[in-house]
Amino acid sequence: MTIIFVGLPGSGKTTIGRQLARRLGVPFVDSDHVIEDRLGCSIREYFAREGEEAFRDVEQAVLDDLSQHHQGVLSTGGGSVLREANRRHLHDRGQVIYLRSSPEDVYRRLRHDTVRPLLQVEDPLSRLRALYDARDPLYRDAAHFVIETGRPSVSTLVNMILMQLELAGHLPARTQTHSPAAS
Ligand SMILES: Nc1ncnc2c1ncn2[C@@H]1O[C@H](COP(=O)(O)OP(=O)(O)O)[C@@H](O)[C@H]1O
Ligand SMILES: O=C(O)C1=C[C@@H](OP(=O)(O)O)[C@@H](O)[C@H](O)C1
Ligand SMILES: [Mg+2]
Repeated sequence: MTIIFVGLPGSGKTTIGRQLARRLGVPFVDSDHVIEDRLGCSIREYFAREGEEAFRDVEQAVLDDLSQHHQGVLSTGGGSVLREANRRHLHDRGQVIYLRSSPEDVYRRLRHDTVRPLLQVEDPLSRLRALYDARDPLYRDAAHFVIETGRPSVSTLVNMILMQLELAGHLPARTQTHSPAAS
């Protein structure tokens, strides 16, 4: 079983993925963390030095590897769906959940962010709107489920996702979910 999160930067992939893995008692991995380990530097530094295409090549190799070998929860970076091969690999190898967030919600969460290279621009909200328009169809193409984020808290969203997966028969019957207080 591999549950994979896709969505805009700031949609909550890393935060929700980690909590869902904890509730399910399964391993969690974030492809951006694996990429940074492999590069030996931050994604921001690598973007600045080598450019976006070089980053996408590393990202594609890491996603190919993790989508085949990781069992548990996999959170991806916001651009994971840009390449057709990535969308196909993610869709065919896991249950893909698109965390849909509006550009405005994401802007509210990330307005003080200094880590995400694509948002280090004069007008990050316009950039997020453009990213949303270009990527929303790609996230939907890769996904099996769409979860609306926005008002609900992270723990509410995790509960909604557990219910969706259970209803769709993607949680083993014996899976014991741990309550947040107990984990
Ligand atoms: N549903 C939510 N409600 C409030 N804050 C959230 C929610 N989801 C994520 N956040 C916050 O938004 C920020 C970005 O979340 P993160 O998990 O890093 O997003 P992503 O990995 O998709 O870029 C974090 O500070 C996180 O705590
Ligand atoms: O949207 C993007 O293209 C990117 C999103 C980032 O991940 P998050 O979505 O976790 O911020 C990271 O992979 C890189 O900065 C590129
Ligand atoms: Mg992330």
